[in-house]
Amino acid sequence: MIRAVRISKSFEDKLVIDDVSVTFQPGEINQIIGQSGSGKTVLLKSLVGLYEVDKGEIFYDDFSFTKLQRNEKQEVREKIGMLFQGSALFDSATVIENVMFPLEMFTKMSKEEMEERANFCLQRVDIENANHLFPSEISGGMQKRVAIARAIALNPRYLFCDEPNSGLDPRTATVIDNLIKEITQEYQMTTIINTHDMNSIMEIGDKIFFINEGKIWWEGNREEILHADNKELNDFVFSSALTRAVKGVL
Ligand SMILES: Nc1ncnc2c1ncn2[C@@H]1O[C@H](COP(=O)(O)OP(=O)(O)OP(=O)(O)O)[C@@H](O)[C@H]1O
Repeated sequence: MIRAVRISKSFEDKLVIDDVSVTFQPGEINQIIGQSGSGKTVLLKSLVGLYEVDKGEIFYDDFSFTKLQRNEKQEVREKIGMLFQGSALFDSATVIENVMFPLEMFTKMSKEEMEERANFCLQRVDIENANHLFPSEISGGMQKRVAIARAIALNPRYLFCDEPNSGLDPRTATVIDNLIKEITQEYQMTTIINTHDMNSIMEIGDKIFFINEGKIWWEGNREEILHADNKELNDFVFSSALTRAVKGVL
């Protein structure tokens, strides 16, 4: 579980996160949605400690992350898997080297142990016979899977994803979404995803948080989102022809 209690974050005099309290439960898909510039990435980065909040407190399970010393925060970060936009694989490293990278950084495993763990993670995301290829030699969907394999290499308790299926065709995006959901349930991770993708919300969203003007404006599940009585949320959700058409047949 990850819990924020009354956190705020400003850049100079611009208030981006405004007194937000929110709880993300393990084993389910927590999605943060909102317009471009509404503060989703700043919220995610504040939760992992990449930005220090100005006010409020963040808890990981039962301890205060905010009150930890820098080296103690590093220990928590080793339990966090991150999936950044655009995969962020190392172009000059092979598939297996990419997955072994966090193991080299944060464990004392032998080379054989690292290879075994990396192979296990690659098989988990259905990648085989690609260990020695470079990211430029595999498709975008495969790159995402390798990034997921790398994100789970250290067996994380928490998984943060910033637009994990951006740039993918709808079918591949669904495969990636379902993989993240399966892994979340399997390892009972606390998974938080930033997304713009309504299809992803309808496919895997267990708990959805709509952020607007730096506040959690609405929260609910995917059944509720299409019927919510909230103007700003409705303007966001029904901004596309597809979602308006879906609403029309409900
Ligand atoms: N490091 C920073 N310094 C100053 N302002 C920042 C910084 N990071 C973000 N901001 C501002 O905070 C606001 C929210 O940005 P954020 O990146 O969280 O939006 P977002 O909801 O993730 O948008 P998008 O969906 O386009 O990625 C924006 O106005 C942005 O300019």
